Amino acid sequence: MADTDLPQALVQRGLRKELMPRHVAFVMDGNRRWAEARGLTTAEGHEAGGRALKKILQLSVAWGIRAITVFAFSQENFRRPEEEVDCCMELIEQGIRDEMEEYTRNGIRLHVIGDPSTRPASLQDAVREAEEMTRNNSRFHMILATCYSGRWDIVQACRELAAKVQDKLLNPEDIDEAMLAGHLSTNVLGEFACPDLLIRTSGELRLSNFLLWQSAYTELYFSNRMWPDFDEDEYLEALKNFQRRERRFGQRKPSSQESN
Ligand SMILES: CC(C)=CCC/C(C)=C/CC/C(C)=C/COP(=O)(O)OP(=O)(O)O
Repeated sequence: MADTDLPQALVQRGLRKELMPRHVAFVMDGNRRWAEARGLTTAEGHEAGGRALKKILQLSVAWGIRAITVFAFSQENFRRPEEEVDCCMELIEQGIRDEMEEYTRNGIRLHVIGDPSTRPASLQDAVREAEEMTRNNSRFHMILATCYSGRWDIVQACRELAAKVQDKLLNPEDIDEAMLAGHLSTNVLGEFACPDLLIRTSGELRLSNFLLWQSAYTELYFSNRMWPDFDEDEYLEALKNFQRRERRFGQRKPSSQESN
C-alpha cells in the first residue's frame, strides 16, 4: 500500500503507514456483561460479539494489517455452563460456515488454532473445510483461537520436539528459541507470528493464558469497552496509542539510560 493509498480514516487520525502493526491480537472480552446490562441473554451477547468481530476483521483488511488473532474460546471456557459452551461452539461453527466464501473472495486465509481434540466433530469438519477452501489466500490471515490456551500451545510444541528427540532426529542441545517458536501454532504466520499489538476489551488487565510466548514483546492496549461495543473509533484509538509507543525489544535507546 503506497502512502497515498492510506485509508482516509487512518489519515484523519494522523496514523502513519510505516508504523502500522502487521499483526494484531484481540481478547474479545465482555460479551456476557454487555448482554446483562441490556437485559439480554448471554447467547445474544456472544452473537453481538460475533458481529463486532466481523466488522473488526473487515477494517483490519481494509487498513492493510496483515493478520489478526482472536481469542474466540479458551480451554478454561469449557468450565462454563454446558448451555453456554454449546452456544459458543455453534456460533463459531456457524460463523466459519457463513464467512468461508467471503474470506475466499477477499483473499483471507483462515487458520484455526487450539486443541482440535476438544472441539465437537461438526466444528472440526467446518474448520477443515474452511482451512482447505482458503489455503491459497495470502492477502490477510485470520487466526481463530478456539479451544486454545497459551500454555497448551507451549506444551504441544515441547511434545513435538520431544518426539523428534526420541526418534533421534534432533539433539536436545540444538533446541533453541527459534526452533520452539517454529512449533507453536501461530507459526503459520512465519516472520510475523508474534503480534505487534494485543487489544483486550472490557477493562480487565490480564492475558488470561492467550499468546503467552508470542506476546513477549507485544504492545498491550486495554480498552474499557465491552467487546460488542469495540468499534472503528476505538480501534483507531488503539492504533493511535500503539503508534506513540517506542518499541525497544529490551535494547537501550542510544542516548537514554532507561531500561525496558
Ligand atoms: C463467529 C465467531 C468466531 C464468533 C465468536 C464470538 C465471540 C466474540 C466469542 C468470544 C467468546 C467469549 C468467551 C467472550 C468473552 O466474553 P465473556 O462471556 O467472558 O464476557 P464477560 O467477561 O462479561 O463474562
